[in-house]
Amino acid sequence: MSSTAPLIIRLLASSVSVAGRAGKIVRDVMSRGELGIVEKGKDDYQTEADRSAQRCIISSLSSLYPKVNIIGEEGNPDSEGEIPSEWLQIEADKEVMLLECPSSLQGVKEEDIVVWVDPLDGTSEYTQGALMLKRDPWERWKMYLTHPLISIKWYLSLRHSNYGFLEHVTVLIGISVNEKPVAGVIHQPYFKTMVGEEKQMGRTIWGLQGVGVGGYIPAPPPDSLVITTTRSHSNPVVEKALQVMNAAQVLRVGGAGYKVLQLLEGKASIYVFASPGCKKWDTCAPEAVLSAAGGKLTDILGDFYKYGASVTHPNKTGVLAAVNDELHNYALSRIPQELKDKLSGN
Ligand SMILES: Nc1ncnc2c1ncn2[C@@H]1O[C@H](COP(=O)(O)O)[C@@H](O)[C@H]1OP(=O)(O)O
Ligand SMILES: [Mg+2]
Ligand SMILES: [Mg+2]
Ligand SMILES: [Mg+2]
Repeated sequence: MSSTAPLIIRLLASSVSVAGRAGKIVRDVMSRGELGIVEKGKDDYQTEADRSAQRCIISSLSSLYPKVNIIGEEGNPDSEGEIPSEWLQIEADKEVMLLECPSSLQGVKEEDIVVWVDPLDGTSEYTQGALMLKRDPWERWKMYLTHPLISIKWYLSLRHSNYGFLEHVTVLIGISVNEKPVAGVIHQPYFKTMVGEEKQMGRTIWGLQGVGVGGYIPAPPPDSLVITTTRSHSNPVVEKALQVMNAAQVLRVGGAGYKVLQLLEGKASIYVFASPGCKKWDTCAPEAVLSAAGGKLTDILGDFYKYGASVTHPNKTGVLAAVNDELHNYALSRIPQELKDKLSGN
């Protein structure tokens, strides 16, 4: 790796590369079929893929950037000993290495940076996707019986002919400087593309403040108002915030990363989630990529979250994101004061 490139460029290039490696781990755990689901709290689960992908990302990045503060969703993997050597990713993405660093980020030092890692965003969708991949009905039933996330009603309506919700799964690495997300990576392990005759799995989207975005084809927002929101963490307040938007369509999908991808690709124009469920690792990378593409991500009061090392992790006042300022202002103006008060605890 060229040591002459500015730190932010090197760190982003390493993050692009390690996110792809983590995505392979996510697919490998699924192929083996032993998800090792652990319940962390209400509606809050962790699998072997979340744990292993995080160890791969944090070990790799901290071996290259020892003074950068890296915070991951799944706690501190150092306590779990050495990682397999093939998980250590030290190569940086060659194309990202060629980017020109904006002057405002040229002098950034390791000590100024906090990296927020969500090794697997959309864990609900990942575990439900696992069930869909089981083609043998007896195997599927056995897995269902040990599956804490799925109701019998949902199970009976299951269609197992495609990847289902697995496309909603992303690996998120967000880079913040002085509390602000300045660069980010959204890797989608189950995105399929055909390269000639061959199927290729996974794609990596990146964004850098003052430079732009890469890894996907940007598209303008839809003509009518399409909102994207949660499919697995709804409640009456979340629903109220959707009703007031007057949308032509509401898409219910998993993961903060995937919802921001829908904004970037012109499938939706606003992302609304009036609930405290998301945390800093869910929004740091998506905010960085979205703002590099001209969009905006805040809480539902319209305030930016801060991403310094000492902030509290929950995004208590929800998420409101849009493809541009105009749509963000519109969405903000529709949220009733009563709902804002409820989330902010007034
Ligand atoms: N109540 C919650 N408990 C735990 N995580 C949540 C909750 N609500 C949202 N999240 C996190 O935010 C992401 C986006 O939420 P949603 O899909 O409901 O819109 C989820 O995939 C999950 O991240 P993760 O899957 O990494 O644990
Ligand atoms: Mg989680
Ligand atoms: Mg998440
Ligand atoms: Mg996660």
